[in-house]
Amino acid sequence: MFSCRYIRHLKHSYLLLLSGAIVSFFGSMMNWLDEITLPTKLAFVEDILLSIGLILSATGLLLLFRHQVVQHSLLKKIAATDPLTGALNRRAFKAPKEHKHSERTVFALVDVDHFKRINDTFGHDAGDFVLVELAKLISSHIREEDQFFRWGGEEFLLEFRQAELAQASKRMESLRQLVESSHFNLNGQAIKITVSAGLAAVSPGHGGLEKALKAADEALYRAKGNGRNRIEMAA
Ligand SMILES: Nc1nc2c(ncn2[C@@H]2O[C@H](COP(=O)(O)OP(=O)(O)OP(=O)(O)O)[C@@H](O)[C@H]2O)c(=O)[nH]1
Repeated sequence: MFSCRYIRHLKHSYLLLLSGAIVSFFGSMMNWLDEITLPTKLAFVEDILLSIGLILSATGLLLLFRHQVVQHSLLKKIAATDPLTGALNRRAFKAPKEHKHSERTVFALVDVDHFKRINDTFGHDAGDFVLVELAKLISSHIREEDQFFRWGGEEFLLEFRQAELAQASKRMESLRQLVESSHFNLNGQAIKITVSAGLAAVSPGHGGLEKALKAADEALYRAKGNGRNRIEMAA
């Protein structure tokens, strides 16, 4: 629907540009004829035609420019979004200017437990459905300033901003309990899942971000090893 509207608007701007050029052309022709023949009493028509041509062309150019801006921001949004869940993707996390990670940030790597079993039991489409529903559930229960990314496969990254490790772990624990107590209804069938999470705070200094991500990954590994459906914090 958006693309139809976009193409229609694009057509309008090219039409305006074309008609502006045609009207200006006739205005210039009349001007030129005036100069090689005797001046007519229609000199004001030339001026009107030239002015209309200019207005049409300028409007066409403005519309064209506006459409380029809209298209650019749409492409940027598509590039930063995971197509399945609609969550931000890894590219968005890495985008240097648009995504600023402050030093009071805690990362939580969240992974669905035994997700392979969901696929094997209910089918791959059901697995996709669960990922979509889980992304909706988590993103609707985080603060506006926090960020939620699909990190890959059945793994997500939560970024708790302006938070200490203790606060973030409380929030993550609530989310874990929320997932545990929810069920996703697919064609009358209730699918239940649990998640494990590993948390780490970004510490000041060079490489803080990478270190925190690695520590969160190690903590997640421990959460899996310690029985799943639990959260662990970086040592
Ligand atoms: N439906 C679906 N499955 C996916 C997607 N991405 C990854 N998977 C599946 O997720 C499963 C991950 O399996 P494993 O890495 O063994 O992990 P797991 O079964 O969740 O087990 P643990 O993480 O150890 O609790 C694999 O079967 C992948 O095929 C996806 O986008 N959709």
